[in-house]
Amino acid sequence: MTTVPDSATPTAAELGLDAWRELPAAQQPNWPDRDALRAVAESLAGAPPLVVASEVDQLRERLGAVARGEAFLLQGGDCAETFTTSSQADIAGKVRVLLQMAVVLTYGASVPVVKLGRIAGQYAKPRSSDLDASGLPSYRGDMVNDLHGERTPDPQRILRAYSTAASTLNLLRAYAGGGLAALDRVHAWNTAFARSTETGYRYEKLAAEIDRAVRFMRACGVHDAALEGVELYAGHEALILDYERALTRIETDAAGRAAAYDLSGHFVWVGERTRQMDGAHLDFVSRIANPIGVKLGPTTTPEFAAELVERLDPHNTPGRLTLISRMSNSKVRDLLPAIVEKVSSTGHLVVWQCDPMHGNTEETADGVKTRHLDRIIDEVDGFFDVHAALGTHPGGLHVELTGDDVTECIGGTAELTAADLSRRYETACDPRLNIEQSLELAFRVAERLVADRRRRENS
Ligand SMILES: O=C[C@H](O)[C@H](O)COP(=O)(O)O
Ligand SMILES: C=C(OP(=O)(O)O)C(=O)O
Repeated sequence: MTTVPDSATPTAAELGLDAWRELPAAQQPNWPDRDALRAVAESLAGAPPLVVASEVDQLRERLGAVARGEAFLLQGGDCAETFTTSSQADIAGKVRVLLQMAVVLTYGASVPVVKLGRIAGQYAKPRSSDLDASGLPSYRGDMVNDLHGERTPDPQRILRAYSTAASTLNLLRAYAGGGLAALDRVHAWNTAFARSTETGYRYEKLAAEIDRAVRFMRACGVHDAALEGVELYAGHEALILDYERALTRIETDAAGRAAAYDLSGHFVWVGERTRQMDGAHLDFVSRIANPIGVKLGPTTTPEFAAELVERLDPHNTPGRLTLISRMSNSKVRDLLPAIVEKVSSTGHLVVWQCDPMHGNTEETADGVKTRHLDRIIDEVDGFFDVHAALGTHPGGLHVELTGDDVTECIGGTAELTAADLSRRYETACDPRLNIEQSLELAFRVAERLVADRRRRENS
């Protein structure tokens, strides 16, 4: 139970919640008006948090099961959420595709799935360059500047990010708790577009089996809450530290321990471009009680990963830390084994999650960013190969996707090519999987989970 802090509760200063301010912070916007930024942060600090500490603790427990190999983590959503694409239809579309993928994994591989959106906070983006191709300051996410307009960072946008996150979470909770997420709606999650595709048809067959099973259970008098709704959590990259800090609260957990919680979301992660050991981002997340993630790209050394684990998970709490590898399909089999071995030798139990998107971005001859589904699937396969060889648990998947029929990634059963990209290329930053590609990936992962389990049982 979360209680209001009493006089024995440590202060923010004692918890070092502002220590990051003295450290180098990569990828922070160059806010022209620091007073306006301070005023925004103060107003957020007095506003209600977006989630509550008990939910955060519950997610940490669920991720503990993933770390122990008892469950699988599915994380997905937009590359960059925008204010204009946060409508009811957009949110419902993302929730539906996540639920579809989760059902494919749960039913196909008989594994409990922890469902986590890249949602209700994914409004800030790290960029490779300060300027874009046209020489303008780069778009850094709707929390910072405007993709189609003013590129000067405006702190008022942080307030709009907060209110968009609040309305997104409101709908998410409503969908998760009833109606849309009930298991007898499995057919309804499949849109008309998806139904017309080869993978959507495969999903329909699976949905029909689930439907029969659910009707059978109901006829037997089973009325379990798990049939009526789902637990759906929200996460985003903790990039703009002024936002994250302003939504951090000191709370007391069920055991009576006081701790700082970043209540902008249930789960936050530190990205590949901001994971400097002596930098502001790792310092900040080291001081909050949320389950946290860190992206690990191909420059990660095993020593760095081991140091990270000791620093971010000092009490060896399964579920506290998720290591998200994003190596590229060509490097994952070479680079990941030494990292997994070194981390395992520390005795800490982390969640190993594969982000097969960010190492596999390529440009077409016309300079359009895309990703090929074959490379995405191959990185996931490589991730499973590494964990199968080492006897560790391939804990999860982290993908950029949308509930729409976009044409941003190429490949898949629809055999999208570079020529198809202009048809419906809508992302504000990186290319996302469309519904059919997302489902195809889920079926592949379910098959792989089953195959690996059989191999283990027979060995
Ligand atoms: O989503 C991740 C990053 O923000 C993105 O890959 C950076 O893209 P850029 O290289 O175009 O800046
Ligand atoms: C920027 C991202 O990824 P990475 O830090 O791995 O590049 C992201 O996930 O949005």
